[in-house]
Amino acid sequence: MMASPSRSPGKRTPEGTKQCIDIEAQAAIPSTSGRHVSKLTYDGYYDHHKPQQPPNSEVGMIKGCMPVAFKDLTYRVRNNNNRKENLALLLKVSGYFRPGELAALMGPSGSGKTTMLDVIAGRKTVGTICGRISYGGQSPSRAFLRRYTGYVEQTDTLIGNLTVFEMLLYTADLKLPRRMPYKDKVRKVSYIITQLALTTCQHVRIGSTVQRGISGGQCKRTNIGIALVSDPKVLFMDEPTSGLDSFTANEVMTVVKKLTQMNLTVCATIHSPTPYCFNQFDRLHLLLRGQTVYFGPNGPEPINYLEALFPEAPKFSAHKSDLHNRAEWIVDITTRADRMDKHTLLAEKYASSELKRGNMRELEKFMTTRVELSPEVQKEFESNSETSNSWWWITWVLLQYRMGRDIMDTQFLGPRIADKLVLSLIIMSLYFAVGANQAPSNVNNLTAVLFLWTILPGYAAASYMPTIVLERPLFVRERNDGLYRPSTYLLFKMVEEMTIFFFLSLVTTSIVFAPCRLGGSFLLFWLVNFITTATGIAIGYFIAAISPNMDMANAALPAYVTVLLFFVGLLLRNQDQPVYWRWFSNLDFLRFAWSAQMINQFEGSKAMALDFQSVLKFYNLEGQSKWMNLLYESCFLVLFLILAWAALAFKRHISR
Ligand SMILES: Nc1ncnc2c1ncn2[C@@H]1O[C@H](COP(=O)(O)OP(=O)(O)OP(=O)(O)O)[C@@H](O)[C@H]1O
Repeated sequence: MMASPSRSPGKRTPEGTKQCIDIEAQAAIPSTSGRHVSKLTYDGYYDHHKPQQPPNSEVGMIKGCMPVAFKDLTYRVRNNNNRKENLALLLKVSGYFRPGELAALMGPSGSGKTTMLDVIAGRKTVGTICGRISYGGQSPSRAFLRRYTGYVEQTDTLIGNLTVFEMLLYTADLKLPRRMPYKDKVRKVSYIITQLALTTCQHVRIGSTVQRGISGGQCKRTNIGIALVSDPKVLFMDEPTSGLDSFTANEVMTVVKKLTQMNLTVCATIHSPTPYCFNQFDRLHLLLRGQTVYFGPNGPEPINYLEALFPEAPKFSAHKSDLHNRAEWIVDITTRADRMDKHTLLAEKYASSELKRGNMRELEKFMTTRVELSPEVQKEFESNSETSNSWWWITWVLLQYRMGRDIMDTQFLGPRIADKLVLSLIIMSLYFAVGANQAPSNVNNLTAVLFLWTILPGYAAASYMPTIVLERPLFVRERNDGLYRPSTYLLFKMVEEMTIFFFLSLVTTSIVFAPCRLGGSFLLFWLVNFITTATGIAIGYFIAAISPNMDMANAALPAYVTVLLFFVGLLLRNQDQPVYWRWFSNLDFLRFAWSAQMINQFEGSKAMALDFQSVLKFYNLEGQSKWMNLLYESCFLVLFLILAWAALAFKRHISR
């Protein structure tokens, strides 16, 4: 049976994944809660013997259990090296993850571990998925997967200027229903912090590569905490210990193991675990070139199974006394088999084994029995909403936490404020009282100062691009987690930048307008500057969102703005431009900005000695309205906001 989660079979999803999945209903699984509790001891990090209870059932971390089963999963994707060919990265993979168990996806590098995790977690954005996936007895919607599964990425995606506590509370505010009382969210976050042993660093800033904050292990545990905030039923982790030293890796796995005591279903990909880390896993799914070569309990079983398959290979027992650990031996032996092109043989051996037959009987039970779910969870199965909360609440939360911190951060404010202040001071001193001089020879200076003042926001837009490029992994993760939509993210970014610029522009336009003795309406002078900057920011966001990296964005923006300068009407008057180029000046928002400033400056000058109207006539601006020019310019703001939104929503630089 093939169907897509809450979508028509074979239909292309907005993310571009042509799916033929049946994420299907399945069985009430006997809980294995507490099964491993007494086994756990790890240098006194935690008392594992008594699983800590949630503060109360309302804010508790785990309310139910959610077994996950998958049958004959095949995942095909277009080959990057030969676009005409489709590659099967997973081939008829079957298995299950039980609540209260820690399952490992293991295999040599490139065997398809992350692919399998992504397919089951519903995080694939390209390719075709066939087979059946079942979550607790029902076919989950995307909304369900976002709300009730947690996914801990391999790389940490945190907000450096928030503390650990703030980072978790920020996620809780975005992801948990708005109606949930604030104090309950705080209690939930405090509970998670205790569970993850983050109490000592909860009020420490997370930091960045430039400004050191919490340690790598604490970052990893904060990431796990983020995944836990929404009461996930299932937790997926992609190499949770990669990049950590063995002590920190053990510390992280201790925490992860503890989560299974609360009936959470946990599945992690692992590469080279320490013996301690590997021993924490209850179940092992061994992959080789996208095929299952072993699925069963962890412990002596996989060793015995592989030793029986390769009687000629060095026995694991022979290594007991040296540093060889079980995981290493398993990966060693499967990698060797792979190098000898025995992967198909290994997969066939497993496919015809008694072990597989037993697994399939168990799997069928998972596939056919339905788990009782609360009405709230049930509703999520049917919903297709991308986020848990409304856009205005999400924008408010983003502003509260992120803008609240950004405006206190000199590294954030510096590039936004310093250049504009310095340039306005230079312009003021250079063109001081220029407007008071009515000599015809001064017209050039006046048009020049207005031109300069108009084009600067175009170049200044460069300082707004890095945030989009550098924040991309965070944006992708938070969007995948269902924290916000691209439109809400864009709204937050614009409100944040424009709020800062609102106050800044009042200062900078005041520095220039009065001292330079410019004429016309100050309101229009300021408004044009404000709208031009807003349009520049929207263009910056658009270019940043379509550029794969900062280098591309840095090259594209100045090139585009420079082209716009040619068509403003000062360097080459509009009426003097070649006919075949004239259309372009209608697409140049800086032309309308400069026209508005020119009309504002010269239109009321009839009484003056110099006939300034002739200046407007000279530049083909006679009879035009400054407000209409401002309106035309504003249309470009709307256009570039739509383009920036489309680029954020649809341009995927990180496909998976
Ligand atoms: N579009 C594609 N075209 C060609 N090969 C691809 C494509 N997408 C993924 N692959 C390959 O599929 C394999 C499986 O990738 P995956 O990331 O799942 O492996 P993995 O087992 O998690 O590896 P690692 O342990 O190194 O992270 C890799 O060899 C990868 O290069």
